[in-house]
Amino acid sequence: MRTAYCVETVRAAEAELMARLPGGALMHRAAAGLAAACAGLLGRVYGARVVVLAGSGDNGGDALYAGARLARRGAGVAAVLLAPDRAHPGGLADLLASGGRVADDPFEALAAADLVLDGITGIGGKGGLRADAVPLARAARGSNAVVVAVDLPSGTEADTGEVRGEALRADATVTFGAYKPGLLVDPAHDHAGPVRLVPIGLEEHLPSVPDLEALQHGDVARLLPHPAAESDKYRRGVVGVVAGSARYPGAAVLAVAGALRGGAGAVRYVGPGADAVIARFPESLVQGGPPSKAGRVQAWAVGPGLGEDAEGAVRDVLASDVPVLVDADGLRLLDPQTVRTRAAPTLLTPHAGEAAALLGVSREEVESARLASVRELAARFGATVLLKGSTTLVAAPGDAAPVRANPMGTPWLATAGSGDVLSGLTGSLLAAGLDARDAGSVGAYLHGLAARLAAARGGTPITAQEVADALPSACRDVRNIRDVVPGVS
Ligand SMILES: NC(=O)C1=CN([C@@H]2O[C@H](COP(=O)(O)OP(=O)(O)OC[C@H]3O[C@@H](n4cnc5c(N)ncnc54)[C@H](OP(=O)(O)O)[C@@H]3O)[C@@H](O)[C@H]2O)[C@@H](O)CC1
Ligand SMILES: Nc1ncnc2c1ncn2[C@@H]1O[C@H](COP(=O)(O)OP(=O)(O)O)[C@@H](O)[C@H]1O
Ligand SMILES: [K+]
Repeated sequence: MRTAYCVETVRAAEAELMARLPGGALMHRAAAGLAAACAGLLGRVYGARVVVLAGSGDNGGDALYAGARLARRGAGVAAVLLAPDRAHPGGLADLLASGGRVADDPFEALAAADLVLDGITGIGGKGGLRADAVPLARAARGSNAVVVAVDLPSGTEADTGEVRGEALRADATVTFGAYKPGLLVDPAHDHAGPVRLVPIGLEEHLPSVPDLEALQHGDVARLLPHPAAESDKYRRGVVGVVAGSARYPGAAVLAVAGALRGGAGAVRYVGPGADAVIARFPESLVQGGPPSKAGRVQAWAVGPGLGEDAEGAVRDVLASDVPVLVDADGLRLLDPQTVRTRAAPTLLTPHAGEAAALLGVSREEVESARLASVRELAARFGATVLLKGSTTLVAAPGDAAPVRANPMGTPWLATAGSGDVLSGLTGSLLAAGLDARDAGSVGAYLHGLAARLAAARGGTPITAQEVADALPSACRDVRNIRDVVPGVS
């Protein structure tokens, strides 16, 4: 599990650790890791041209000390000081003593740089970049240099991933002691590039429950349902899918395609798309009539492509005593009070536009503040919420469990119908017994991985159906299974 901690928590852990260490020890650890990462990116340090953008806080200090280390290895290092009279004194002195200098012309230095260290602001930054920092950040981005953000890209909000104004766009980020939530959540995540974590000894002073977390392959492999020796299709769980309409029959097929790959023992489709479903997937069970008369299921997925006239079906499903996933049209048709008072778990899966409608705000507000939006929705509906989009987030109601950020997305998923596949898949995981937060985050992970695999295979834009078809490869990938039958030699 990748874990991330808010600034307040990081600062508390830092204070505990600093009390036991000589002054400056943490900054030296951070700078050593940063310089090593830069050396790796440069390949050859000797003769490289490095520019350090240094604000007046400790973030600038880290960057200046790292610049000094690179200067001692033969790099030509020039510092651009945003507040010359308040630059970190120790860091600046070390840089100058190591052969570095203060740039005469910042823009000339940036234009010729091989590598730029962004030490303008770290966890102490507030709001987007200030006016004096903006042209420097733009010049860094406009050069051919590799731009490395120190701790986080300057101008991004460490705790939320929001960017209020302008922020630096980095090619890579080197962060210290712990990931900050913003590094895993767009739009900040998108500004960070690949993130490397440098341990500085903070780990044992951090609480066991993080503020945000992200699954990794091993976590997904552990959470994925696996049939036991005594399993039968009912014990593995039956997922009911209520999707599609005369107008959108494809949504039924795509939701069932996802559901067949989620680990439930059987998929029961209920709705007007039965003929299309059975033609494509003869292994599914299909039924007309209302969901309440369709026979026992262990979870429902309701909503994709339902159209306008399916309020009764949504009400019927929400009246059941099993976990329910509500997506797409189902989100428009649901009664909020019914969701709030359900005894069984509910998982809502809106995209930003649907989330905006549920919250009564604009889509832009949701997209710029994803973390706050998903938490607010979970609190208002007393339900688990999976907010789809560039960073998919899953929040359970209450504060006990950290929000999960999906690290496995790809913009290739922005294709019609891919959300229907996710609904079916995640509903199936619910039916197989995963709790709503696990089902949502495992579903999003496999869905994103399947899309990446499909896109890599084809090298062309992918379709929702190809995402569904790649789900078995995604499951094999997380379980690290090669094409060998266990027990057969
Ligand atoms: N905690 C840890 O465990 C460790 C922390 N370490 C490091 O310390 C960093 C935190 O340092 P920090 O607290 O000194 O704050 P920092 O990020 O340098 O920002 C403050 C400066 O930014 C300025 N400024 C503010 N907003 C701005 C804006 N929008 N646009 C432009 N400027 C803006 C603000 O200006 P002022 O308001 O004072 O005028 C002030 O000068 C942390 O990220 C990590 O790198 C490591 O060394 C080791 C372990
Ligand atoms: N820019 C993006 N980057 C990554 N994933 C995206 C992006 N845009 C959309 N997605 C993903 O694509 C899927 C689209 O689902 P949805 O919005 O319900 O579309 P549809 O209704 O067409 O199926 C979701 O899994 C969402 O997270
Ligand atoms: K920075």
